[in-house]
Amino acid sequence: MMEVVIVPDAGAGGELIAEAIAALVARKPEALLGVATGSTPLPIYRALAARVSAGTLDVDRLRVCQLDEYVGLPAGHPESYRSVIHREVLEPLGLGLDSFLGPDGTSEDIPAACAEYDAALASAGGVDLQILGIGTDGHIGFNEPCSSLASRTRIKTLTPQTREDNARFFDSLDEVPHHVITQGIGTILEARHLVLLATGAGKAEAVAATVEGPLAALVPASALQLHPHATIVVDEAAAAQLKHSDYFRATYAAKPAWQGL
Ligand SMILES: N[C@@H]1[C@@H](O)[C@H](O)[C@@H](COP(=O)(O)O)O[C@@H]1O
Repeated sequence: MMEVVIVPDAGAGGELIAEAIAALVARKPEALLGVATGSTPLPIYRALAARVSAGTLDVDRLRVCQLDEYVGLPAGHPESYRSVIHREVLEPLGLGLDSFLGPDGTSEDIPAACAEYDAALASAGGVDLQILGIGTDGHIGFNEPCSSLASRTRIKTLTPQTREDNARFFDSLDEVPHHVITQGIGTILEARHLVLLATGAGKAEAVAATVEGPLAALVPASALQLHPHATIVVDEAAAAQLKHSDYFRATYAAKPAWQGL
């Protein structure tokens, strides 16, 4: 089922998801962890890094893979998602590029790079746990509204809203690429466990549409309704428009601890 967990704040969400990743690594040290970029998942990466520094988590065999990427940024651009993941995830966890899988956004042949990435994920054994954020318009990865719910990794064009949302990472709006490579919704749904973190009032509408709205390509994150093991972790502000929040709180409060997320 789609489980909704309401946490007091972003830090608590980060700790909870880090705990689930630690439990995964304990039972499968060579797990493949799918990571998302953006501001929201940073508390997860900080919580993981703190465990590694404290010596309570060993991620030496963990593998990390990328959800999406800009097309056309020069190799090594600090805002390419490959660079961001290197900076925010791999380095703090003490992992090298040999632990990393991602599509090549600088390729001359983008369709081939997309197909190669889908094949690489499959031959790596598939994603064990995929961290997701959500766009204000309900996108996951860079699957913008009206993306096919069966889509594979492919090139997409960003909406003006997403380019504006992401302009804060660039010197100006003009520098935000128009095109991206993203795991398709069908690709994302193949991960064994999907964990979406959403924080802040700006995500409340998208979260309500994802959890309580109809399954619809217009709200790509609503595809999580199709997944047998999807967890939505939200802070109070992002949960504000959920009609069934009392039920979600009661269900989680009564959950046996051994089940984890
Ligand atoms: N491609 C990323 C998404 O993977 C991310 O979920 C979204 C939300 O970002 P933030 O968490 O910064 O709000 O931004 C980008 O569009």
